[in-house]
This record gives sequence, structure tokens and C-alpha cells, in this order.
Amino acid sequence: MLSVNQLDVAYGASQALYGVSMSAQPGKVTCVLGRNGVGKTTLMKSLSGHLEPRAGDIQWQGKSLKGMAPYDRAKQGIAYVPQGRDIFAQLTVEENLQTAFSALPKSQRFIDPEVYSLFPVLQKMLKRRGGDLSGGQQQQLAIARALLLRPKVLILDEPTEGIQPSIIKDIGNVIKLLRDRGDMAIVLVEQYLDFAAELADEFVILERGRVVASGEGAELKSSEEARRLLAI
Ligand SMILES: Nc1ncnc2c1ncn2[C@@H]1O[C@H](COP(=O)(O)OP(=O)(O)OP(=O)(O)O)[C@@H](O)[C@H]1O
Repeated sequence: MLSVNQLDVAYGASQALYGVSMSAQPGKVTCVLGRNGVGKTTLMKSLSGHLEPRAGDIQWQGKSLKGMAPYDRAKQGIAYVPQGRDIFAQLTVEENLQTAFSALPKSQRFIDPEVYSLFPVLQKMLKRRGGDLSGGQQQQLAIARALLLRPKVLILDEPTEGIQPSIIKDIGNVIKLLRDRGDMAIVLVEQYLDFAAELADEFVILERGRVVASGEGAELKSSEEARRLLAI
């Protein structure tokens, strides 16, 4: 289990998270929801090791991740797909996938064909440059690259942002499939309540850096409070 306990995170003098606690379990999708600027990305960057909290702790399988760099967290199986995707525009799709290899032992440095069965479009585009892909295809590439790490925790920061509906549906199906395998904890940041409600087993809602609601995914669809907190 990934557990976040009383996390405070600040950018210099400006505090972005206040006493945030949450957990994510294998075989479940945990959705982190909230409007723009409430601290969702700050929380994800703290999980991935790109930001070090001012107070509180993050534990994976009972061990603190304090001070552990993103690269070492990736080696521990914590994979992060950032908002904006971070695809290398000048590298081909294949080369983008291969950038995952540096965090893998030599025996695992190959592109698992499963990635192509999850995202068939990538196989067709292996020699195309990352920058020539559509936003949706780049998102699929970023998720595929993270999956090559054989993650135990998969962190997806707004994978649906700016993406056409058919690809959103495909990404939703992949998330369900990965969840149903039972060995991966998925943390999904979302702005769209309907997409989140369809996938969430658990949820937390942030407002101004604090957790203001949490519960079982099944409650999300009918939750008036969720609608109020997420309405623009
Ligand atoms: N690099 C930074 N330096 C200073 N303040 C920052 C920085 N990044 C984010 N913030 C501030 O921290 C707060 C939380 O931002 P964050 O990006 O985590 O929110 P978010 O919920 O992910 O928003 P969005 O949905 O727009 O991505 C905001 O007030 C934001 O202005």
C-alpha cells in the first residue's frame, strides 16, 4: 500500500498542501479530484519524488520514501506520468519507450509486446517522432513508457486533459484492465467527474491544498458534494 500521512508541501513561502493524507492500494484506482490549482499536481510530484515535503511522510509497503530521488522511486516501481506528458519531441516513439530502460535491470531492457496490445497505435508509429503524434497518442506513449517500468504504483496526472473522446475511452479501458490485474495501485488525477466516477474505487477531493472529502468510488456519481466541489 502507498500511504500519505499529514503531508505539508510548499514552494518557498507559499504553502500548497496542508496535512494531506490518503492511500492507494494494489488492484484499485484512487482518484484525486479538485478544481484548477488546488494542489493535485503538487501531491503527485511529492509521490514521485520531484518535490520534497516540508512535513509529513509518504510510505510505500511500510517504508518511508523520504529523501528518495524520482529515479530511485521509479526503480522501486513507482511510475509517474506527468501532466503534459513529457514526451521527447525529437525522439522516435521507439526511442521514447527506450528511455525507460535506464531505470531497469539489463534483463528487462526490452519493449514488452504487451504495450503494443494495450496501445496498438504505438506499434504502427514506432519510427515517427514523438512531436508528430497527436496529444492523445502522446498520452498513450507516456503511459506505455511508464508501464515498461513494470510499476507497482502508476501515477497518472490528468491523462484526459485536452484529448479527444475516443482516446479518452481507450485510456479508460486500459486503466480498468491494469486495475483488474490486481497487482498495481493506480493514482489518477482527474478534473472530469464522469470519467473519475466510472473508474474510481476510492477518491479524495482537494480544495485549497486540503482534503475536503474522501470515500468509495461508488459514492462519487451521486455525491452532491463532489459536484459542488468540482463545478467550475
Ligand atoms: N512551481 C511553483 N512555484 C510556486 N507555486 C506553485 C508552483 N507550482 C504550483 N504552484 C502553486 O501551488 C498551488 C497548487 O498548484 P498545483 O499545480 O498543484 O494544482 P493543481 O490542482 O494540479 O492544478 P491544475 O489542475 O491546474 O493542474 C497553486 O496555488 C499554484 O499556483
